[in-house]
Amino acid sequence: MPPAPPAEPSAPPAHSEVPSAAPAAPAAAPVAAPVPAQPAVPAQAAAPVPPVSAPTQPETPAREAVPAREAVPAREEAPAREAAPAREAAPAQSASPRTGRIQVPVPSVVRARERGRIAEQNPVVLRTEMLTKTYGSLIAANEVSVDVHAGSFTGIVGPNGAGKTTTLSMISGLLRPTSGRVTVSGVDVWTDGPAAKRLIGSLPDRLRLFDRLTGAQLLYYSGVLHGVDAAAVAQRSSELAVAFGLESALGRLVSDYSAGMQKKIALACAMIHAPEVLVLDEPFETIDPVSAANVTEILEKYVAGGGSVVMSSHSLDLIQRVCDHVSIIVDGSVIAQGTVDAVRDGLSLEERFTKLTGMSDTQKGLEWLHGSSESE
Ligand SMILES: Nc1ncnc2c1ncn2[C@@H]1O[C@H](COP(=O)(O)OP(=O)(O)OP(=O)(O)O)[C@@H](O)[C@H]1O
Repeated sequence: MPPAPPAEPSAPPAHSEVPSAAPAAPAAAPVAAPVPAQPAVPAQAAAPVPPVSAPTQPETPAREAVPAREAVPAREEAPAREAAPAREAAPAQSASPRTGRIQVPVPSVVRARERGRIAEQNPVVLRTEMLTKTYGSLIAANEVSVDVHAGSFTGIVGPNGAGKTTTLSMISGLLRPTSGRVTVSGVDVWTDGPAAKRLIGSLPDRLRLFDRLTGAQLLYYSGVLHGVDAAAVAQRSSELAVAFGLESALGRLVSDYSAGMQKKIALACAMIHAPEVLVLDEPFETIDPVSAANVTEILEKYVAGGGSVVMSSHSLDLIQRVCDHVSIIVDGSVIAQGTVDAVRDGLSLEERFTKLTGMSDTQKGLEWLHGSSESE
C-alpha cells in the first residue's frame, strides 16, 4: 500500500529544468514550417514566424488557402535556429552548476505570445518526423512533422477524425507508427521506449485507469513505476492533490470519482515523475470551468519552468488564449502550424480554423430537421 499523503502539502510542482542534452536533430524543421516547402524559397525568407496563408487570398477554398505553407522554409534547408544566429547568441539559457541541466529563464506568468517567442530560442524537446499511421487504405496521420521547444505550449486542433489522437498516441508511445520517427530530448520513443517514457507524461484519450485503486494508490504506482522513490512520490502526491483540489478524494476508489475528477487524477499521474513533455489529449474535457482555470494555471507554471505541453482540444478559444504554438490537422495532415499569432493571421483562431477547414459549409442541409419550408 502506498503511504498516506503528508498532511501539509505545499505549492504545485514546477518543472524547473530541462536537460541540457536536448540535441537539435541534424535536419531540424522550423517550427513554423508545416509542410515540405518549395526548395526555391530561401530559409530566411519566412523565418521565424511566417504567416500560414497569404492574407491576400482570403477567398480561396480551405485546402488551397494555405499557399504560404509553401512559402515557409523547407525541412531540407537551413534549420531556423541556424538561420538566426542572433538567437544562438542570445543568453537564453544557463546550465545549473548543480545538475548541469539548463535553467530556462521563462517567467512564471507571461503572455503566451511572449512565451512562444522565448521558447523558440530553447532546444527542441519533442520532434516528430514524417509520422504516419495507416489503417488499411485509411491514412489516419500523414507525415506529421512537428517541433516542440522547451518551455512552449502547443495546441493540436482539427475536426473530429482529423488524426489528433492518433498523432498524440504515437508521440506518447501508445500507438506504433506505420512510419516516421518521434524523439523526446533525442531519445527515440519507439526504439528506446522505457527511457522515452520517463521523459513523457501522457494523458491519453479514453481514460483507462486502474480504477479499483484509490487516488493515492494510483499516484503512488504512477510515481514508482516511473522510477520516482517512494518518499518523493508521497511528497509530490500531496502537492498534486492540493493543486488539483483532490485532497479529500485521495482515499476513495477512483471508480467512484466523477469524470472530471478522473481526468484530474490522471493528469496528476501524468505529472508525478516531472516529465520533460506533457502529451495531453483533451485535458479539459469534462473539467468544470473553475477547475479548468486551475489546471491551466498549473500547466502554465509547468511550462514557465521549462516543461513543454502538447495538447489537443476542440476549444479554439482556449488554445488561442493558452497556447503559444498551434498545429491544425485535417484528414491526417498538418495544414498549418506555427505560433498562434502567425497561424491565425489577424483573425481569431476559430475564424482561421473555419476558413482553413471549410467547416462553415457543414451547416447546410438539415432543413427538414429545422422545420424549414425551404426543404419542402
Ligand atoms: N484502430 C483504428 N482502426 C481504424 N481506424 C482508426 C482507428 N483509430 C482511429 N482510426 C481512424 O483514424 C482517423 C483519425 O482518428 P483520431 O481518433 O486520431 O481522430 P481525432 O482527430 O482524435 O478525432 P476526435 O476529435 O473525434 O477525437 C479517423 O478516421 C478514425 O476513424
